[in-house]
Amino acid sequence: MKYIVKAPAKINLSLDVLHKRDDGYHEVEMVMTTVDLADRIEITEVSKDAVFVDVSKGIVPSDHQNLAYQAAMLLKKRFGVRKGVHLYIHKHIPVSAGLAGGSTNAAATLRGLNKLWGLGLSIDELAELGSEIGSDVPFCVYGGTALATGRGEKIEKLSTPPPCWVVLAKPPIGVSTKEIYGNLNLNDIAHPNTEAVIEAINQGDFERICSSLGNAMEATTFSLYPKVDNLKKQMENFGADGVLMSGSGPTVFALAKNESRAWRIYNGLKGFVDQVYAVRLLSE
Ligand SMILES: C[C@@](CO)(OP(=O)(O)O)[C@H](O)COP(=O)(O)OP(=O)(O)OC[C@H]1O[C@@H](n2ccc(N)nc2=O)[C@H](O)[C@@H]1O
Ligand SMILES: Nc1ncnc2c1ncn2[C@@H]1O[C@H](COP(=O)(O)OP(=O)(O)O)[C@@H](O)[C@H]1O
Repeated sequence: MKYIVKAPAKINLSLDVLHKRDDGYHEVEMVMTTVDLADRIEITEVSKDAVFVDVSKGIVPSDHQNLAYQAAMLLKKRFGVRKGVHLYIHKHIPVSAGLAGGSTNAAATLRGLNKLWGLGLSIDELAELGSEIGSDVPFCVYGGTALATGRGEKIEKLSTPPPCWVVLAKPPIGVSTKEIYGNLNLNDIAHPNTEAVIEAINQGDFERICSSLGNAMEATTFSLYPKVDNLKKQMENFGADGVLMSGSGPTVFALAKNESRAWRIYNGLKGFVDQVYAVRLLSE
């Protein structure tokens, strides 16, 4: 038996960091949405009682560090599954990019194996399990558009934003999420207006979504990696309706209502960065 599951990337339309908690994590408030830039995971049953992972891109670990491997092992151990599986990850999402590539692989593996192994777990139960793997995994289990609070694992679904194009550009650097959280200056942080983003989504007001975009991590990533700041300025100059860094970076995304504008931004950026994608928001 073989399953193919789709694992889409996320972007943060708003990302606020409120304070550092006693457990070392930061309390956040984020509006997240999925985009149609996705990895594909081929899940194949094997006779040996073990989990095997292969990835189409060499830079991603294929051992116990792989979040999809961790997801499969979590299900096996928690539910006493004595079956084996091979996961082949076709990687399309840039790595260490602020797009939750690893988290979405873990989420897709949870969803896929729930079906393959007939575990009968609800989406809420899968999200709860996912929070043991990483803060962004629960959102990736649900997909769509949501408000994420706590350390990112508490999810409230939001309505679907108006359709638009998303042009993503990743400069040739990898940014560690831990490094950016660790370097935040919490006494001097530019808090975004998350409430305005949620209201704009509820009203289907694309212009207001664009004017309310905000990410409290931008200043820290920009000061450590000025290239990301330059990239954002370039994208603004190419005529995007709204531009923001996703997560801890370094990917910057531009929103564009119409297709011709999206391709104009895409073509302009292609001269400067290799990894550029023009995709749609995914409504689920
Ligand atoms: C910043 C965000 C925004 O969506 O995304 P990325 O830039 O990674 O895509 C997330 O908060 C990333 O979530 P995720 O990548 O799942 O983080 P985890 O694996 O849980 O944690 C990695 C490390 O980041 C720090 N961390 C993470 C989440 C959080 N709310 N506070 C933290 O301080 C901790 O130091 C932790 O050890
Ligand atoms: N399935 C996976 N896909 C991508 N990265 C993975 C995966 N499993 C583990 N990782 C590791 O997770 C780290 C963060 O990668 P990624 O999830 O792409 O970052 P981000 O959350 O910033 O988008 C990298 O060091 C990578 O090696």
